[in-house]
Parts: sequence; structure tokens; C-alpha cells
Amino acid sequence: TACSSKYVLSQMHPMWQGPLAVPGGDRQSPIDIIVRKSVFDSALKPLVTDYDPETCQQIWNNGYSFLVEYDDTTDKSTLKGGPLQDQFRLCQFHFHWGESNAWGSEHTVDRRLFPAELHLVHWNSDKYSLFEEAVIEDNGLAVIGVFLKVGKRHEGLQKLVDALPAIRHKDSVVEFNKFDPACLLPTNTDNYWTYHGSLTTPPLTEAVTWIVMKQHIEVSHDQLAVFRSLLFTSAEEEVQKSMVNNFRVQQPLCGRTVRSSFT
Ligand SMILES: NS(=O)(=O)c1ccc(NC(=S)OCCc2ccsc2)cc1
Ligand SMILES: [Zn+2]
Repeated sequence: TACSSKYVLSQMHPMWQGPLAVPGGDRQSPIDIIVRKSVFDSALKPLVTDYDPETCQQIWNNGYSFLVEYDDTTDKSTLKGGPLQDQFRLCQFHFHWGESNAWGSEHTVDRRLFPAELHLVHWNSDKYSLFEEAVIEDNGLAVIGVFLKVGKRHEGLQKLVDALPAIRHKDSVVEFNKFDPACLLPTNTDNYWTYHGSLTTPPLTEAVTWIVMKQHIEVSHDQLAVFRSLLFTSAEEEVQKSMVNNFRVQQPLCGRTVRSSFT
């Protein structure tokens, strides 16, 4: 199986150029979370997020997703608690979505797909001094995953949606300030699944403590449609490609246990 090989089978992915061999390859992400196989762990604490909207700096299209980047040179926007022993700094958040509302998320719950998934990316500032250092270490990163469902309009998301037309093309950047990412978290952040995995795009390093929220957030159909108006391609390229289906295929669990903070 893909778990036994020293290198996970080469990852051909429409978005990436050429095969990708990942060293080790037995704790890759995303995965299907099989609820009945998850193990309740009473030692798991509530998540503690403390985000400062003043640290919000820019929003840009990196040709794979769009990222909202935060100043992570100080401990102003942090995550701790949950399954984590250390304090982590928020560096960016981004989304993955489909071309239709029928699919788009990276993780699934009992095979259930969601139209999109939010990732809030943090690195371990107790142990490392830069994201780039933490990205190659076992306990280097913590990513909060939040599922999106289509329903009522998300008022907090609208400010972000309104900025997207300005970054339609790959490598476009605009200043983006005073956005509080806490507004994108579900009302209940006490119920989550957690497991050890990887980044879901290159460099695919196995440095991530994943924290996947049980409760989803709702966004409107029109808000999601604006995500799909983004382009993978830069302004110079002749053929423009819509930024859709920017999710990775699911990876083998390889005997890992998914723990739950709730029964
Ligand atoms: N999707 S993910 O949260 O696992 C994740 C997080 C950070 C990174 N970091 C880097 S260096 O990725 C650069 C490209 C990228 C792709 C989506 S967000 C950033 C990659 C994937
Ligand atoms: Zn992601």
C-alpha cells in the first residue's frame, strides 16, 4: 500500500507540475474522518485563539488559493490549548473549494464532502523562530480546518469577498487590514477532531497537527461563486483557468488514530 513504500506514490496532481515524492509518506493529509473510529480523548482541552485584527497585512493569489497573511513577527495572533502543548502564531488563512457546491473540501467526515474548507495556518513559536523552520518539524505547524456549507450569507466573510476581484490573477496582491479571522470560526470550537498529518500542497511536509472543527460555518452561494471567479493563471498567460477544485485527493490513514474532543 501507499503506506508501506518509503516514498508515497508519486503525487500527480492537476495543479502541480510533475510527480511529487514525499519522504516517509505515512502521515499525509487530507483524510476521511471516520467518526465511529475516532477515539474520544478527555485530556483534549478547549482551543484558545487570541487573534489581533491589527496584524492583518495583505491578501494575495498564489496561483493555488488566495491567502490572507498576518504579521507573525510577534506573538499578537496566537493559538494554544486543544491538543497543543506549545503556543502557535497565526501566519495565514486560505480556502479550498470546488467548481460546484457538491464538492471542494479536502477533509471529509464519513465520506461527506463540503463545498469548501477554510485552513487557518499557525507555526510553533515556542520552539521555532520562523514559519520556514517550523514547516519541516514534527510539531512545527497547527492548522485549524473549518468546513463551509452553502446557506445564509456570512457577514464577516463579505469584506474578504469584496477584495477578491482585485486579486483575480496569480501573484496579485492587495493591502488588507483589520480583518478578524475569529469571525470565520464556528460558534462552538470545543468540538473537534485532531490527528497528525501534513500540508496538503507542496512542500507536503508532515509537520501538521490538524484540528478539524465538527461545526461548519455557512456562506451564501453568491459568496462562494466569487471564490470561483479567481484564476490560477497570471495576467500574461493566454489561456485563463478558473481557480476551482484546488483540493488534494485523500490520503491513506496508515494506522493513524483520529482523536475527538467530544463524545
Ligand atoms: N493546505 S494547508 O493548510 O495544508 C497548507 C498550509 C501552508 C502551506 N504553506 C506553504 S509554504 O504553501 C505555499 C502554497 C500554498 C498553498 C495553499 S496555501 C499556501 C501549504 C499548505
Ligand atoms: Zn489548505
